[in-house]
Amino acid sequence: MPPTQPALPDEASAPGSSEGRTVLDARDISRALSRISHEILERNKGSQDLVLLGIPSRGVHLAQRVAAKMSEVEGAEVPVGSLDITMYRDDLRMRPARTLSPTEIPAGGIDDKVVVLVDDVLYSGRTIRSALDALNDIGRPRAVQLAVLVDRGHRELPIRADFVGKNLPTSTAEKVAVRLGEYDGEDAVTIR
Ligand SMILES: O=P(O)(O)OC[C@H]1O[C@H](OP(=O)(O)OP(=O)(O)O)[C@H](O)[C@@H]1O
Ligand SMILES: O=c1cc[nH]c(=O)[nH]1
Repeated sequence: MPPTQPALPDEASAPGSSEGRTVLDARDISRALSRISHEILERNKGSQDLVLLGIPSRGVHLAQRVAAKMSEVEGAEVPVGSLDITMYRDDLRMRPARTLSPTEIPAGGIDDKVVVLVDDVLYSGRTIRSALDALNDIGRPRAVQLAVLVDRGHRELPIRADFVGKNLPTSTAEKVAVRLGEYDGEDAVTIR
């Protein structure tokens, strides 16, 4: 792991605000999701047997956007659902009170499918570890891949993303916030 460092000056595309500096705006996010969609299709030679599962909350909206872009390219619907990882977290004992989100697995399930997990930020990797445990209770995919809008580094587990919208060098003191129109009223990635 390289030494931590603050985001590079040219990462900032807007002045700071109470939400922090904007590092991706709506068009950047759209372009990154388009690229990820194409990369997923290229890696998997099309959309057959693909299932996209977003991790609530924002990962679900990102998965829906990626699925829509893939459907435009392929001319076929790509199944998309959501995977709640709450009860699989490794810090449940420390913070037992949690709000659950729905897990919705598309018709056809995940057995023998290629499941692409979709999340907004990849940081320690603990959310994705939880997601792998959650999947294990649902079925046995042929393969599991990971797409994230932002990889900010600082992994604590041997987990990496297959598809990354933006690698964002950060210090551990910083916080990356992804905002999406469906959930937050606007699209932006900020760092503060
Ligand atoms: O790699 P990790 O260290 O697990 O961090 C990444 C996770 O952190 C955030 O979720 P958070 O638990 O903050 O909840 P949120 O989705 O409601 O923001 C983010 O949405 C990722 O799911
Ligand atoms: O900076 C961070 C770290 C974890 N999860 C986030 O959404 N942002």
